[in-house]
Amino acid sequence: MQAVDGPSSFTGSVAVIGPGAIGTTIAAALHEAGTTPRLYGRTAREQLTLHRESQDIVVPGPVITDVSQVGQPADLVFLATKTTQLAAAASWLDVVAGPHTVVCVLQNGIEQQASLAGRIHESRVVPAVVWFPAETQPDGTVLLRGEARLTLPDSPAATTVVQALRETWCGVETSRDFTSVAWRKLLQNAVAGLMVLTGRRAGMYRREDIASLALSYLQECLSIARADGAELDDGAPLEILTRLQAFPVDMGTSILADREAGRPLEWDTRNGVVQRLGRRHGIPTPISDVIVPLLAAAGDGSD
Ligand SMILES: NC(=O)C1=CN([C@@H]2O[C@H](COP(=O)(O)OP(=O)(O)OC[C@H]3O[C@@H](n4cnc5c(N)ncnc54)[C@H](OP(=O)(O)O)[C@@H]3O)[C@@H](O)[C@H]2O)C=CC1
Ligand SMILES: CC(C)(CO)C(=O)C(=O)O
Repeated sequence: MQAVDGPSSFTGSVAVIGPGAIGTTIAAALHEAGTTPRLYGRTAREQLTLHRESQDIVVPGPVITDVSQVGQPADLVFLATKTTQLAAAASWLDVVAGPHTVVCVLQNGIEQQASLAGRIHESRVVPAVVWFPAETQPDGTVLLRGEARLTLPDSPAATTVVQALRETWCGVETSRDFTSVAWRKLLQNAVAGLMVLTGRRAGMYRREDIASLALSYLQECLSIARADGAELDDGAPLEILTRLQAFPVDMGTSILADREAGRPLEWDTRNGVVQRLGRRHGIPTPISDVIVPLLAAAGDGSD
């Protein structure tokens, strides 16, 4: 990984599409450093509020909810809707992203560029691994639980994102082996999906039976990751499990927040992808074959 520092040289316009938990965090980081992004979302708000390290950061809005009110395209767009909301959010991209706009996708998964294919050229799409947890509170404000940090691929378009975030408190690093980094995060997200099936939080990984299941599932995911080109060592599953076990017991995950709120789940981008790629590579995925239909059904409703 390459840490990036030095003076900011970004002076363009920035927009956030999907100012939820992650979008609010990035908007707040940019605003505090002097670049207030335009906000495009589904729920109208006058402002966004982020609680970070016992401080409240207020980002002036409004959150615009009508696509016809978009003016000029932005130079840099952060796309932070859920992957399940991408089809609906695409109408924003059509007007907020011009022919030179860089789109940084702040979404979990490994398919960010593919998901925008035909809409934004892949050379202008910057997938980001989002390492930090952020939770929307009942009043719509957002609590950042951890240090904000992103990893981006080492690409020309990523330079724009790095420059825009350089003077903010959101750490950014680039990686020449982004595939491996993204898969490592996917393993973490895939196993976190088990919380949806129990309705419990990170404390459950301290149970021996859950730890054993989690480790077997992580090993299955690792074999698919490697078939897909990721270079992850044999110790990765245990490292990921050990980190989950060290989390505060009440630490959740965004897919659990969606389950608790009865919203559609990102089961396909976080778990289904392992099963799909397993089929493509001819590798059996017996644990995914149980977990994925259960997650899909959980995301389908409660009746
Ligand atoms: N939260 C976390 O800790 C982490 C999340 N991630 C990933 O980041 C991505 C974003 O997650 P998160 O921030 O938690 O999600 P949220 O649900 O908090 O935010 C999504 C935002 O998009 C808005 N939205 C929904 N539909 C549209 C639309 N059609 N047009 C514009 N905006 C829309 C939502 O509006 P409304 O307010 O109306 O719902 C909401 O403000 C996901 O892929 C997630 O997996 C990655 C790491 C950590
Ligand atoms: C919190 C974190 C970083 C790990 O599960 C995440 O990616 C999520 O909640 O979606």
